[in-house]
Amino acid sequence: MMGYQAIVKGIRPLDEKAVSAAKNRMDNLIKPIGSLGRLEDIAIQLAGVTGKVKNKFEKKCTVVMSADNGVMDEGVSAAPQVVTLIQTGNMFKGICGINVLSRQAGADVRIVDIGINGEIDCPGLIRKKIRPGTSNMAKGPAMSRDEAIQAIETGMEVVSGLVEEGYDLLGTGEMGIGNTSTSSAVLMSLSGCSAEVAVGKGAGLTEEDFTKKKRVIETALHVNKPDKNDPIDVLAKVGGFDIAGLVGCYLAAAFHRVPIVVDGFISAVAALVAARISPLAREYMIPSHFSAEPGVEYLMKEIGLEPMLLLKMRLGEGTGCPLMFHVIESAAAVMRDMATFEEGAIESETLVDIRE
Ligand SMILES: O=C(O)c1ccc[n+]([C@@H]2O[C@H](COP(=O)([O-])O)[C@@H](O)[C@H]2O)c1
Ligand SMILES: Cc1cc2nc[nH]c2cc1C
Repeated sequence: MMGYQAIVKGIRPLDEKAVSAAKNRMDNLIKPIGSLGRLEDIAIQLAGVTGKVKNKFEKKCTVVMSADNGVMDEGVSAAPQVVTLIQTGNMFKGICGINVLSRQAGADVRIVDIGINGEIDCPGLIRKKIRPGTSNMAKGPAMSRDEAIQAIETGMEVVSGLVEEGYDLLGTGEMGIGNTSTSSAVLMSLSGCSAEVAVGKGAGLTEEDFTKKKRVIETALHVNKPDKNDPIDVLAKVGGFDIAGLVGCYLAAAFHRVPIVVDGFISAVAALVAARISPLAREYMIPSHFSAEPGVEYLMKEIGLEPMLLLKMRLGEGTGCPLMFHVIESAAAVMRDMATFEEGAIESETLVDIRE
């Protein structure tokens, strides 16, 4: 298994030759230039990721990192901690949002126990528990630096295994009650933004508990003083095993040159950490929906990604990914199957005006 350093050092930029060939083909397809909007950008990005102008994705999968968060001791979520365990079990029954939307997209789901507080016996569960939940970040570091690296390497190992199995389009998801608190703490540490900008109601909170949640997160930052220039320090002190695992997924996907879709707030915080570790990793990420968690707007700007689907979703689990798989496959089909003016039946002189 390749370690953290080898994967981070092995990430290369997009294939510029494939990008420029893809741009050229896109501008020659029988349509006004730019008229397919962001489908065009996706198709061109895919070329840069895979090194091929024409892409077809045969095996798609969303990785769900499940873990518990010690900060739940502070009462930061409306849901009890045991929902992480129960809902992870439900994913094996095929009844959750991520299962239904993945079936609809012809995609698979892989679930990783990277730190659930409890045991479930489900065949197919990837058992990589680092510890049954992090420590309470309001009292001290959520995890050690070694544990943070171990969690990142777990994500790397899972993605490397999926690539070996032939998966060519990936998504990131999570299940972890309390993880909007850790996500906001990581965002505030890395960007310097305030709790007013970064903190939302997560799975749902009363106004009173919402005010308390913001104070708890500010306390966690005050107690731990994470170093904003050291993303692993931030992850270890105020992150979660789920976020760290997803960081590893993004880095390994970039290393293996496989496109990887970003889901909602938590998944996007992991994307920010991965981009801080390796700015090149960002080029391999495809945003999906605009989560209803308020901090996501600032967060996405910070990463430099613009979500495409405005659906007011805030479920997590990776649910934006299978939705985005449909769009990505459509973008790839446009590049593959639309005719160019040279190939098509339309005389190029007839359309010369609208192409300019
Ligand atoms: O992905 C999102 O944007 C998102 C926004 C709000 C909540 N969630 C999900 O809800 C859980 C975290 O909410 P909370 O309030 O317990 O921090 C966790 O399991 C996430 O998958 C997810
Ligand atoms: C029921 C439920 C399902 C979830 N899926 C992701 N986060 C969740 C939180 C709750 C409460």
